[in-house]
Amino acid sequence: MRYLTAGESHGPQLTTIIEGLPAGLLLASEDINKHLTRRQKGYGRGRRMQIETDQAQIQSGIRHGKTLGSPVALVVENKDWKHWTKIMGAESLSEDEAEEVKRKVTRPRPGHADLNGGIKYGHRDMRNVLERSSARETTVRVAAGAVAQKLLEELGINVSCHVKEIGGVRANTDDLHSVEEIRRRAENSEVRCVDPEASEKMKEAIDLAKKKGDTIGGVVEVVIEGVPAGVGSYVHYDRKLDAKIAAAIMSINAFKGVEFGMGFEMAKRFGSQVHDEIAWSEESGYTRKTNRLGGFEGGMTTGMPIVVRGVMKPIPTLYKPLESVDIETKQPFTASIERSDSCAVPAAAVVAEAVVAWEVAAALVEQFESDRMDHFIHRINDYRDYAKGF
Ligand SMILES: Cc1cc2nc3c(=O)[nH]c(=O)nc-3n(C[C@H](O)[C@H](O)[C@H](O)COP(=O)(O)O)c2cc1C
Ligand SMILES: C=C(O[C@@H]1CC(C(=O)O)=C[C@@H](OP(=O)(O)O)[C@H]1O)C(=O)O
Repeated sequence: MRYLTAGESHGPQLTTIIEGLPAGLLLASEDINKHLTRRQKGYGRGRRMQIETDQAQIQSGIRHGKTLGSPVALVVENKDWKHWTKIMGAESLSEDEAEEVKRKVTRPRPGHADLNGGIKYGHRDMRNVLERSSARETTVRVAAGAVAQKLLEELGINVSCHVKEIGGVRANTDDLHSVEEIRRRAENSEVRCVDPEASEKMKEAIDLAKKKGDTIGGVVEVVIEGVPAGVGSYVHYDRKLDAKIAAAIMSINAFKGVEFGMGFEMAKRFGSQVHDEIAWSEESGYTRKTNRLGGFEGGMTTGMPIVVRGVMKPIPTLYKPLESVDIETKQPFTASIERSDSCAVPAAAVVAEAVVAWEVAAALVEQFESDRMDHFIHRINDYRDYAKGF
């Protein structure tokens, strides 16, 4: 299974094409739109989110509510496009017209793709870089992830996300017991945090950063329950599922680190305090007494919940601007700002959920390959029985 995305931040629309989905998966627009709405929420976002109401239009691959086995194309309109039709138009302009309408960017923003992308592609108008490097693209990644989540649901696999930390405020998650509970509690918080006390403190931290003309980042966690043991592989570097998930998290704009289970804390512990002891019972088959490794050994799932976290750096566009250089004059300047998020960690958690769900669904489709959803479900259930008695 694979997907591509296309679209600029202020262009007419974003598109994703998903290929390799089994036929017969029940899929309605609402299954996708509910996740698009979740991504738009979150304390700390800027004015752009008040303009957009993200909704997926199903363009192909689905008929009467079921996938056909052919490519699924999904489109999300940019409502902001109407303010940018001339600036972002595809037709060529005369030089005079171009000067007038292009909103040329010659001042690269520190922390963005502007300067490196300009150098790489030879774009002296760095709008040609920022339009595609913008996290607006994560809208359709969430759409693709929503389709993956629908497939996982059919297999009894549940995915959730929550915000673990914002601006140094950490959530207490000691009393979390299930994906269901994470979902319920995180959805009730404006910062997608399961700890109500920490939620309030996170909001205060966002307010303070905003007041100072600054931004803050944080840590998000994705938890997936119900994946059988042995998904992924140890035989080759590019078949390790934990590595694919890590790459997917790192591919989200502004993400700078990934950890599984106990994560970087492992560096401080003895092996006896890190590895998870193995147990077996008639009812559950093989389990682990703890889940400190976060559901992976040897690039394969252990059957325990997958627990992965990613760290998001503070948003680079600051109202208290940083210094940069104008590429035309080579003179220093401090950037001027129109609008930006001050914290997008709650939104990014939904993106992380989507990209991890995608990797798990793609690994299952690869391993239990079938063109039909009913056969696919049978194969996985047979495998579950086999693994239990192994
Ligand atoms: C959901 C989301 C919203 C974002 N919103 C903004 C924003 O409003 N302003 C901004 O400067 N960066 C924003 N970013 C971060 C930039 O897109 C990102 O830092 C930039 O593309 C450079 O990529 P890198 O940080 O991965 O190196 C956002 C990221 C995410 C995931
Ligand atoms: C549009 C989204 O996020 C955008 C991501 C983004 C960036 O630089 O990454 C910059 C801002 O865009 P704009 O300059 O148009 O306000 C955010 O609003 C979105 O999440 O849907």
